[in-house]
Amino acid sequence: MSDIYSKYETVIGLEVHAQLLTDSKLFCSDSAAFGGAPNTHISAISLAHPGTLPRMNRKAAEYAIKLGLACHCEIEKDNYFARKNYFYPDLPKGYQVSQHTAPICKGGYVPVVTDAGSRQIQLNRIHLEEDAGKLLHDQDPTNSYVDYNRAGVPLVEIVSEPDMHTSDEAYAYLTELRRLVRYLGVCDGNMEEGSMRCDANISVRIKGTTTLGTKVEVKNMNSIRNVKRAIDNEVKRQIDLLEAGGTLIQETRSFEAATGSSFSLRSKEEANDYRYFPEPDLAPFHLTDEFIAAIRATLPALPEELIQKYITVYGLPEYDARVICDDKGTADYFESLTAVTTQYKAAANWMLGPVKSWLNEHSADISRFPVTPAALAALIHLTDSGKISFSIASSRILPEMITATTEDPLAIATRLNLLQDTNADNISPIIDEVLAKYPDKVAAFRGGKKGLMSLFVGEVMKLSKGKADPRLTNELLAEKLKG
Ligand SMILES: Nc1ncnc2c1ncn2[C@@H]1O[C@H](COP(=O)(O)OP(=O)(O)OP(=O)(O)O)[C@@H](O)[C@H]1O
Ligand SMILES: [Mg+2]
Ligand SMILES: [Mg+2]
Repeated sequence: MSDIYSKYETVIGLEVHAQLLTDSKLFCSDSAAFGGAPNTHISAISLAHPGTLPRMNRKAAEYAIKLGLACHCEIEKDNYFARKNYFYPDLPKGYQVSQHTAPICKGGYVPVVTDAGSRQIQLNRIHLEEDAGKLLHDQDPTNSYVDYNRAGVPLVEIVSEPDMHTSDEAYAYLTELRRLVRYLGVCDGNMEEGSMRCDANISVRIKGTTTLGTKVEVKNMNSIRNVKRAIDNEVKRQIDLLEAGGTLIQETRSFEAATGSSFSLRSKEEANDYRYFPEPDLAPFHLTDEFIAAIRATLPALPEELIQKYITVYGLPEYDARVICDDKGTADYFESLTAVTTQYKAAANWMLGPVKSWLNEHSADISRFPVTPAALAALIHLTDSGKISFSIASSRILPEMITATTEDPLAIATRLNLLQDTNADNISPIIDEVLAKYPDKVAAFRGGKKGLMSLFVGEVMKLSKGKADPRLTNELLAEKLKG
């Protein structure tokens, strides 16, 4: 980066909208499911026809609290909703029911890990609100259509403090947030389908100064990678403009994935005055300590806690622990696996090696892996006892277990005649054959090149088709090479 860019510090605050995985909408029993034929998940309440009354979805509040507790927020006990008034055709009511001054979760943080180290990104709040409908502009050359299925689907808006300073941090923050909502089961975290959406607020300031610069809000990124691209592009645009003597205006811009750049949607002067006021049709709701404690009791182990456990209690390398905890399914599988084997490192090797390869090959997630944790543990024990080698276990036995899921690994190894040979009378002639094949290497070994041992072992393995017991092979080889 040339000097002009390194003079500046980037400041980023993210607003993330996450659709909650409730069956019904936030204020009525219409289905909250994604998709469906247009305007089939609607009723007079979704559309706010006169005389209808909204009713609060308790599950949505539970989910918001779950996320808040996982993010170390303070939970607001006295909650009420507010109307955010604006006119747009995707909004059937002419207002959005949201929480304005009293968000259900306050403060808190999300842990992130980047190449620069570990940090806690501070949150401002998490509040509940309802989603708007969807405008469809691509169905007809002259008309736009509106689908209200999404109108009223519960959302949480997770608002960070302006606490991130690189696009890498923003990337790590979104990745962690997505992992958290998936661990908690409160949102599917799918940015491509729009069930998790992110607006990025970006400003720059001269390094060492503390006042915030003018912020620009960038919208319409449909992946975490595109949020990072949008930030990189916007930071450059702002610095270039300032360096050319220009002045930034507070505005909202739209990101274009095809070019990686953005265009202005509206400036602050055109910003809406939302005329917030308390929603008169919904009673304020009070949360008791018992209710919050009961939700806390349902929290699963969170990824960072599991990672720490795997490193400190199981002695795994951090890399292994992180890969295993990338998604909850894999972590759950590993939890079940380590409940039946204490061979933690071997278990991790199996997860990162053969299991992951199978999942990649089949573009599947772990829920489709046909071998149960108990069966995999049996295979690990069989390998550990020296009855079969890891290479035989992964290349021959595991595929059998995948297709014939009920046969136990020892039975498969016996049936296929793959049990490791621990009989010196069988291994000895193979060793003699190998040593006879490499007289020069034998001489070199005896002359001090001890590293050649692995070559001899490898050759014995090859000739025995992987069945020679490695410990015995090493012993016999050492004996014969003494000369
Ligand atoms: N100068 C700044 N530079 C970067 N980010 C900022 C700056 N000032 C505020 N932010 C961030 O902008 C975001 C503002 O979000 P918030 O939801 O509070 O307001 P909003 O965008 O006006 O509301 P909404 O879009 O929901 O109607 C926060 O994430 C905050 O941290
Ligand atoms: Mg906002
Ligand atoms: Mg905003």
